[in-house]
Amino acid sequence: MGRRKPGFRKNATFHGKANQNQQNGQDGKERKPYNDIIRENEKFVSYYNKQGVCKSEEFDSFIATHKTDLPATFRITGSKTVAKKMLEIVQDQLITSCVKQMDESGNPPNIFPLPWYPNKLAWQMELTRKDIRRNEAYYKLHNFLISETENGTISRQEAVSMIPPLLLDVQPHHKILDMCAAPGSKTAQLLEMLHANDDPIPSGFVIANDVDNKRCYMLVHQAKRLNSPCIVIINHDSAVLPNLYSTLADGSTEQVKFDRVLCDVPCAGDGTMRKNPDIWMKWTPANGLNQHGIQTRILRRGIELLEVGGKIVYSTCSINPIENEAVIHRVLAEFDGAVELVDVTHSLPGLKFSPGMETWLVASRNLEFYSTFEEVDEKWKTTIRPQMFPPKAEDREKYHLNRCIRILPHQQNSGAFFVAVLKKVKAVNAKEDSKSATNMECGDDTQSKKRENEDNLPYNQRKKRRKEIYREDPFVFFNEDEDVWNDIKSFYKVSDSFDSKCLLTRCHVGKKKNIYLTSEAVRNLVVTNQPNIKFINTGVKAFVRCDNKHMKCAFRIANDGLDSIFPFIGDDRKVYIPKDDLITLLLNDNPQKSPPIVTLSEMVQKQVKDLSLGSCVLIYKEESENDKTPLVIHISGWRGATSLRCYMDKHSTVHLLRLLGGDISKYDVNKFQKAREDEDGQCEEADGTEETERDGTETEDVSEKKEKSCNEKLQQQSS
Ligand SMILES: C[S@@+](CC[C@H](N)C(=O)[O-])C[C@H]1O[C@@H](n2cnc3c(N)ncnc32)[C@H](O)[C@@H]1O
Repeated sequence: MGRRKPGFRKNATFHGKANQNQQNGQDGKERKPYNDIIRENEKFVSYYNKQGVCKSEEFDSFIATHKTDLPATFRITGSKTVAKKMLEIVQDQLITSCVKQMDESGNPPNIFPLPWYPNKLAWQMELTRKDIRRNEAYYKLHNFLISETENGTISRQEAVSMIPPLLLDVQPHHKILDMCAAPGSKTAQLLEMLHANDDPIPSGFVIANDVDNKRCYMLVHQAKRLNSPCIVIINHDSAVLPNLYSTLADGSTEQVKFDRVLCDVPCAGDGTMRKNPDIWMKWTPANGLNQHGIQTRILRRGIELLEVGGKIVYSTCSINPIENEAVIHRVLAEFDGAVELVDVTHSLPGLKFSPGMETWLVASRNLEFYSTFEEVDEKWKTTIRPQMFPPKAEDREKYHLNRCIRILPHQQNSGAFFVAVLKKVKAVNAKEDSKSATNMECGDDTQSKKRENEDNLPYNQRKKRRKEIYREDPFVFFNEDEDVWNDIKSFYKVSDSFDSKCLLTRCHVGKKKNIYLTSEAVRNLVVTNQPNIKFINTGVKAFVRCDNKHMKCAFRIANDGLDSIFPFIGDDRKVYIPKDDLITLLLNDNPQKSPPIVTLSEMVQKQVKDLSLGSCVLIYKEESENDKTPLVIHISGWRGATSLRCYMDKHSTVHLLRLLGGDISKYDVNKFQKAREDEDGQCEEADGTEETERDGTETEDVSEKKEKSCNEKLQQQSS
């Protein structure tokens, strides 16, 4: 029986629940149900008509598509071999079962790979999220999307939002900064690219930042699904992001400059109206004007933090040139040849888009259009700034603004999006550095202002203020002689090449609960910058306290960090397991009745015969055909006195059973049928997402609890 979500009325139907969520926003204010929103806004239509965002003969189609709901899309993630296997499952099982389902009711939906996404790893459906959620015919598809998303093997990401990371050309050794990262779908993509070579601990890292503390915990949740020791989550206003330093071998420090920066800035979001129809009701030209200042400051800071030769991607989900080309033009002019627009118009074959605009108008809130600042009415001069105007005709060639990419909804049935790639070709001088970190301009930048005011406070008050808003558990890395390490090292025969100083806990005193692993580069960053940077989270869970009196070590291996530590674990605690046995273990969901060893294959019995009680690693290796890289799965297992079992949360269990071709029917619940069968019509969620390990020994840090509660809210919003 699944958990009932808070606020879920006993007799509510699924439909009722959705309406309730939409009517009451996070702020508790009443919201219009999306169905009741009239998708009209005269100002919007005349503004973009006048701006000439597309050819005049396309304009009606642009507006008409923009008024419809967005089709659902997803991306297959994970290591190369798992992604390949998942692709087979999507092609061979998911599509067939879904299409078959619809054949019965007469209308099979089209499901197809996005032509511009490499290796068919991104898919679009002729269905909206709501269609999938509310239609019984799609319950299997919905269950698939929910459990594989939770497991981290697919990402339900909007198609256009997949573009910026693709254009960043990330390599596993890159130092990457994601300046405005929450909720983190692009961060996840960057991390996957960092791990593209299936290297257990790549040398590069991703720093994911967001100004909103609560949204940082959405990032924690995202990161957790990807199990990377190379991610750091921080909480700053990126327009004034402090410099970060790393410590060199001689003990000196140097400033970290990034190879890649993603600058996916806050924006008016009128490109997302298909997904967020409430924007129709509140759109005015002022929304874009208000964002221009903070967008420029964030991009400027990103360029400063970029290594010479490095690339920065600037993106928005806005159609407005004031938030797009105007920002790009402004920084190109300011940096005076130190950054250039990269021509990426041929980078994603199959993607339909319009080139960046080279000229535009600036409009006041009441739709008075101006082509130069000199024409602007005095009363608008605080919101309309000279830098918002396009380059003069004679300068256009210099900036190549047509190298930017604008995606409009009617071009390939997507959301609208803007993306530009900049390369830093020269160092920028220190004067510009300090200017941008302190310069305040017009615009809706309350966070920057708050932060600046804070920085002007006397030191003691500033410290007190920071303490009030920043309450994270400390990041305590292991010393050379960490008390618990000897036991762990000798129990798991950990190789001497493993650097235990990359392990950390989140408490200074008391019993260590969870032990996390970071890469060396991440450790260096956290240790060097801990006094100045608001670190929210880092590290992947490697060991968990289990205090079982029969085990000679107080910590068992956690699944999350297993792939990272696997190469360092000695052979003694590794058990190779054939497919049928693994399926038997996965199908057992009662830790009190784990499969007896005598019922497993002889191969397994032999291996565990002399294995002492406790945590072990189960290894499944697919028999490989035609030189294909075989699928290899590592699972945290437990050798009991007479039984063997694996630690696995529900979604990962379903995922693995799917990969192995096992029977998932007991998890593939038809929530509609279940609701009907329920005597009082009460419908409990069948797809509970809580990650409890099956023996109940899981322990949580405070930060994990925060993440969980934030994630529940996130799920309620997006469900
Ligand atoms: C467009 S969303 C980012 C979406 C994200 N990149 C993704 O793909 O999931 C913009 C984010 O910027 C954050 N933000 C707004 N102002 C910021 C600032 N000054 N510094 C850092 N983050 C900021 C918001 O909290 C929001 O999470």
